[in-house]
Amino acid sequence: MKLEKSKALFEEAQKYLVKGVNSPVRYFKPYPFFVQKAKDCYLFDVDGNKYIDYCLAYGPMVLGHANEAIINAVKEQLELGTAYGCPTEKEIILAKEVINRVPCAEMVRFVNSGTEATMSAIRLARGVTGRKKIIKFDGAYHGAHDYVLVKSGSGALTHGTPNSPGIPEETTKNTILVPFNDEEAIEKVIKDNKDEIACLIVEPVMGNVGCILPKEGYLKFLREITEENGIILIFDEVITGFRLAKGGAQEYYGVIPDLATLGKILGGGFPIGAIVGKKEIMEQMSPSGPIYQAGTFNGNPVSITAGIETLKQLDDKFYKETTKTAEKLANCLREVSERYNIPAKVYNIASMFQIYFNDKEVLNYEIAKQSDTERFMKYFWNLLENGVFVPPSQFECCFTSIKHNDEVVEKTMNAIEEAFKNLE
Ligand SMILES: Cc1ncc(COP(=O)(O)O)c(C=O)c1O
Ligand SMILES: N[C@H](C=O)CCC(=O)O
Repeated sequence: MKLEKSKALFEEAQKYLVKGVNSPVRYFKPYPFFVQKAKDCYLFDVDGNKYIDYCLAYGPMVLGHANEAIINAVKEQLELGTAYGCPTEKEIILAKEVINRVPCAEMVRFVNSGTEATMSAIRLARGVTGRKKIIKFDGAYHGAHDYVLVKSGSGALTHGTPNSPGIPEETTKNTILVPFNDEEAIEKVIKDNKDEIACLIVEPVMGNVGCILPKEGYLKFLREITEENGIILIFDEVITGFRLAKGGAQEYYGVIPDLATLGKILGGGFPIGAIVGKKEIMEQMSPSGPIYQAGTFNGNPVSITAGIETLKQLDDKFYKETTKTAEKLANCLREVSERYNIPAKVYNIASMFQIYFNDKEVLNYEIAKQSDTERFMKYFWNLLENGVFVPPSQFECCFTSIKHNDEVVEKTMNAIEEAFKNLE
């Protein structure tokens, strides 16, 4: 395939930007294509190639790229100013929308990214409980801050640095790691650290080590054991929020955490994050309480505007259609991998799906890591050559949007067939 201009831009970019990119997941060998524009479910690169996009900027673009209502609302907002350092009515509108949808949300603090949201939620939990330790799952990714970059998923795992150097062991010695979907491991950790654990943070569906679903009853178990032990339960819904259902994974699974973190979809393609939760906990945050949280761009009017326009469009049809599309593609992957006799496991839920080149059921990070990552990258390139872009890692997740219609799905299924023809 023709990627000459991308290659030249990558060579140029490397002189000024670390490995030519601004987030590690965007780099893949030998070099990534450079994007010129995006519309609906398509990405267009500088070399004139058009791709059906299942990366969707790692999740936010569920309405497709350049959604007209969002663009129009944002244009209007741009004329009115882009940052005030003062409160606005739109923040109330979006907060109310979030509270109406997300079961645990009684109050909201808007921030600028998922990373900031989880960092602040953990600080809040520590401040409220007066305890230091936190529980995190192996392979979970909660952003790029120091408390959680241990046995981390996403780009950290893809690039072979799940434990980042530069983080003092004093910082992470209070981060206790446990395997996902394992009740006994949690019971043991809580017993061994009685009255010392501030919070347990979990991605209800693990979307940064592929797509790992919780076993039936597992999230309910986490709710019960944390409640019994005075541990704050944080659902990191940066991926699952507004995706699994209007109220996210907590609505889908009927398990209500104390706090949740949101991002991605909430900003409609603009930077955002949010911490939401029970009033009595949230009010411990500054300035009503002593636990400090702040940001020049918190509640930025442009992101807030895009968020309001996005949530308006997430109706029942949206959930039905995006789920149906992910299901169709997952079934296609199951059928094709079986027909070509390639060991694989495929998982899907709502608008998320992923194939693992692995013959075992993928229940946790250790099993996910045993997947054939070389074969995954062959599959990735074969798809790309056939006009389909999925995230370039076994340890990311694919997403569907409302713009992936039947015709697009048909084209994707043909590309999958072609990709498997040349996969050993
Ligand atoms: C579950 C989860 N939490 C937190 C983050 C961090 O969000 P951000 O990249 O917006 O900082 C991400 C993604 O990056 C995520 O997938
Ligand atoms: N997997 C990450 C988020 O979900 C990818 C985003 C990034 O790190 O750039």
